[in-house]
Amino acid sequence: MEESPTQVIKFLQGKHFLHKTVLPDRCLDLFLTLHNRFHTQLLTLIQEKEVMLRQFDQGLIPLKPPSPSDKDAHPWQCEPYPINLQRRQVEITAPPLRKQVVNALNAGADVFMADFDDALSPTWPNVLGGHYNLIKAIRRNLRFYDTDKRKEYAVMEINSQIFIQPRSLGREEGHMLVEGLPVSATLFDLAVYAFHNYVNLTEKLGQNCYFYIPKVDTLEEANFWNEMLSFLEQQLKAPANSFKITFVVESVLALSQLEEIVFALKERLVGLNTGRWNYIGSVVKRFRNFPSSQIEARHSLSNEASFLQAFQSQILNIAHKRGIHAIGGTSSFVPRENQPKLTEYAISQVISEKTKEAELGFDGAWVVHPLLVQPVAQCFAEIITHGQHQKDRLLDEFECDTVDQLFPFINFRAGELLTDDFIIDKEEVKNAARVCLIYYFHWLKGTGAFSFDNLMEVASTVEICRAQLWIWGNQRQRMKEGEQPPVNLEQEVMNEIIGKETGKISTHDKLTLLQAKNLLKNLTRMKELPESFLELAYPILDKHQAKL
Ligand SMILES: CC(=O)SCCNC(=O)CCNC(=O)[C@H](O)C(C)(C)COP(=O)(O)OP(=O)(O)OC[C@H]1O[C@@H](n2cnc3c(N)ncnc32)[C@H](O)[C@@H]1OP(=O)(O)O
Ligand SMILES: O=CC(=O)O
Repeated sequence: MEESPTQVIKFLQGKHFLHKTVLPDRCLDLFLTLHNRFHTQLLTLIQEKEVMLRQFDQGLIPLKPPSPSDKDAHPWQCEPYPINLQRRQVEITAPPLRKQVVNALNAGADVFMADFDDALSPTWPNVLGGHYNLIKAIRRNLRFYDTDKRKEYAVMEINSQIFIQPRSLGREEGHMLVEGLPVSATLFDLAVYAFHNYVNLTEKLGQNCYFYIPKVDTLEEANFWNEMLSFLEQQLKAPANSFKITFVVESVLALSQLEEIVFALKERLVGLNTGRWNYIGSVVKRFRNFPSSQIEARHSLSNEASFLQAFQSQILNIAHKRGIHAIGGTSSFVPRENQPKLTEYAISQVISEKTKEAELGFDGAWVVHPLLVQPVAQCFAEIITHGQHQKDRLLDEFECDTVDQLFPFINFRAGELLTDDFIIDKEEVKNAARVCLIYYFHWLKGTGAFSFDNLMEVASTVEICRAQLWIWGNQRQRMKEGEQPPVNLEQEVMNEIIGKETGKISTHDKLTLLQAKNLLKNLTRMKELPESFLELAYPILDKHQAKL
């Protein structure tokens, strides 16, 4: 007799009250089918990628700019795609929390993207709750009353196209175990979302399962996503290639293979997105072995930096050449309800950035707050006066034929940075430490996106700070404070800064603050830079409630 999923699958925290709705047996059956088909292949893929990243970091794999392959002898385009995805001028993103889902769907954006990857702290209630909120919202019966706000929240109509960003390959869902081991978070998100929503999306909303694909480094990973989605379509008896994807370009390596990746995904690809924050993080991580990191600290880095301009233009050109949308990235300036001055400032910053993107030729952009939807819609409407996009535009003047043009701060031939007199300002080190500490504190308490100093903080923005702190500390970066002579940023000095910044955070929850401090200290003093903060952070997130 076959084992039922309830016999094979164990839950670390026992049965949550949302299990019945979110994880009925038929959904777990679908998950197990995917798990059995892909889990081992996924583990191998991740191991191979780790080896490849190590080799790249040792300078054993040469980097190249994205270049059309010989397939271009027969010019090709991505498949035409649904009419309802032609207009994507404003896309609002939010973690799939109850209030955000309602507000995002009611914000008037062309697309709502629910982000399970960078914006959600993956506690078990958050993950189950996130799927539950989407199930209810897509059925147009997500409603509740907020007693503090004295406000009724309800999704009545859906005029936005719905995407989710599942968790990236390599992430585990540690609350659900098969044969005693954590399952893949990607497979979990794909199976649960498609199982519950495919029929309603297609039959009631005229949409389909649409996914944003995050943090892919290699062509092999892109192919793997394609295989998983094809298999899922077969299981649900959905037409082949009807599950559409937008690929977030956010890694140095993916950028260099972007033509090949787009070709591999061409039957289901409907856009490329500029994952600028993760891309900066990837640049910081991948070039860390150069003598010092000359890339400016995250808080001083502007979108005008030439390597970011080159990044944007590559995405725009490749997308448009292949007939798909180019979607601009996220400005992290965030309005504050009830703070008109800050809001005015944030909106003006976002408008200035999005106007430049629209003028360059982008077809739309992400926004991170409902108050940004109308201003950004206007930026694009002023430029795109005919039709819904501007896919016919290319940027001839921004062709990059060499890696020096993509990464102008590195002298690839000599294997060094162009200058080595970069001295980090102590204020930047303090800023980076403060952002990490506050983020880890909130994340450990279950919040994965928040506004701090008028900026949105999510995993991707904070990862830049974390990686830069590691580099500065481990390469004994010279640090200056005012007019004093520079000192080497030794680990002891780093720890002292982390300690002082922790002391400035006022909270009654001393235990979580201590956890956040220790997490940052451990992350910055590891001999090898961890690829993601999750390597140390996820094992300590809400696992103490185990009741197997
Ligand atoms: C680089 C990247 O990875 S970007 C992609 C992932 N990032 C995200 O998804 C982050 C999206 N943004 C957010 O989560 C939020 O804007 C935050 C956390 C940064 C700030 O939110 P808040 O502190 O609640 O802002 P504020 O107090 O101004 O919110 C006002 C109202 O707007 C709502 N709101 C704010 N941002 C969003 C959003 N993105 N989607 C839906 N509703 C939102 C709030 O829920 C609040 O609703 P209410 O008035 O009904 O209570
Ligand atoms: O995921 C988006 C980014 O900017 O990073």
